[in-house]
Amino acid sequence: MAERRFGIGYALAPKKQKSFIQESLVSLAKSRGIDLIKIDTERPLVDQGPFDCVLHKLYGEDWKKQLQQFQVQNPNATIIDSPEAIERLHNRISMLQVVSELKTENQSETFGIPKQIVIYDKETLFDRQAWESLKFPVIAKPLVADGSAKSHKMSLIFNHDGFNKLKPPIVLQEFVNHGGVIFKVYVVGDYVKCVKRKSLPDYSEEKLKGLEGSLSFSQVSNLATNERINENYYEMMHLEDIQLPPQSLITDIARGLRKAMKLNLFNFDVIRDTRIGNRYLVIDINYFPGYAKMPCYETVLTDFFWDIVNKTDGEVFEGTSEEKARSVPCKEEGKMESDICCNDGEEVIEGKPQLTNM
Ligand SMILES: Nc1ncnc2c1ncn2[C@@H]1O[C@H](COP(=O)(O)OP(=O)(O)OP(=O)(O)O)[C@@H](O)[C@H]1O
Ligand SMILES: O=P(O)(O)O[C@H]1[C@H](OP(=O)(O)O)[C@@H](OP(=O)(O)O)[C@@H](O)[C@@H](O)[C@@H]1OP(=O)(O)O
Ligand SMILES: [Mg+2]
Ligand SMILES: [Mg+2]
Repeated sequence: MAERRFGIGYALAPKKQKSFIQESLVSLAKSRGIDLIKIDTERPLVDQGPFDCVLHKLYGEDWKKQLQQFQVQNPNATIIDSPEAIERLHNRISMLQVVSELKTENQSETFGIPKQIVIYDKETLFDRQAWESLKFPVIAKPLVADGSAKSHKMSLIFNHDGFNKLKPPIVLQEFVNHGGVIFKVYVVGDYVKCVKRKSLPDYSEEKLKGLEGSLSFSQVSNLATNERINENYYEMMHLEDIQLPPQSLITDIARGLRKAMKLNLFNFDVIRDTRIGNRYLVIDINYFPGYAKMPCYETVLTDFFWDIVNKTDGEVFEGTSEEKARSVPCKEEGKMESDICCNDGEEVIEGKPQLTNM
């Protein structure tokens, strides 16, 4: 009998398609009976297929309707992930609200989110009462996180003069000193991987005194090596010497988030508060992040696809309480690597932050 093959349709923006749909992923999936098929976004989704699964990161009401129609006509197909569930991540307040609602049994460390407020208009921005509970410096982030370049444009604000150029709606979030390193936690179904990336430097009280207004920056951890500031700071920092957060804490948060958000493909950024040491803060959650930067992404994603099309995990979207830790061969690191591997996470990108005066 001929081998049963499965089709996974993908609908991704050109940039995402280029980074994610690599030949190495396509061929590994193919060898396991899974064909990755590009969805033509110029044509109705319902006219395409058959697909056992649709993988997507597109925005807009029309796309949402198309997915709904497709699901009605193909009730056995799986849509990764539900557009309604993804939408929570398009707003930086609802995005982090879910973290505040999480409960874990971990005793020795605590986690949460930085203190933040949302400002919808200019009047409120200049109303001292609105933000006086926040301590400088603060980061101003666009409220909307819709994948546009604009939604990644942030400012570090050192005093109230720095508010002048801000354009609400924005979230004002306290900047927390964290030793210049962030932990990016990639989630793919029940798989969790934590890696280190360079982040913004700490600000001492002393340093703050000499600063005026604000500094703007964008996509700190994605910058190329030739984009850099404060050379000494980054030359002095050795990511390999920095300890990862405890694996149990990271997996608890990852699984809690997955279950609460009903999402399978996301990552979240975590910082360690240097004042407290065992306090961790989640500062950002992204849908369908840059998985190709994650070690062994082909194997991890192919395993995930296989589980979905074979429906090995009845609760693949909502998470299970007893998720299994499997082992996958990791070609990049030339060794077997545990699926739930947070202790050996390492820097995978040589990004260096760039700050520009506003
Ligand atoms: N509250 C905070 N305290 C300290 N540093 C922060 C804080 N919030 C953000 N940062 C720094 O700013 C960077 C960008 O912030 P954030 O991750 O929210 O933006 P983003 O554009 O959504 O990023 P991504 O590219 O991961 O989607 C973080 O990676 C971190 O270096
Ligand atoms: O490719 P996309 O446009 O989806 O960009 C995403 C980017 O992945 P990339 O590395 O493939 O650029 C992600 O990087 P990592 O967190 O993994 O470092 C992260 O910055 C997301 O926030 C971006 O999604 P957006 O917020 O813009 O929707
Ligand atoms: Mg981020
Ligand atoms: Mg983000």
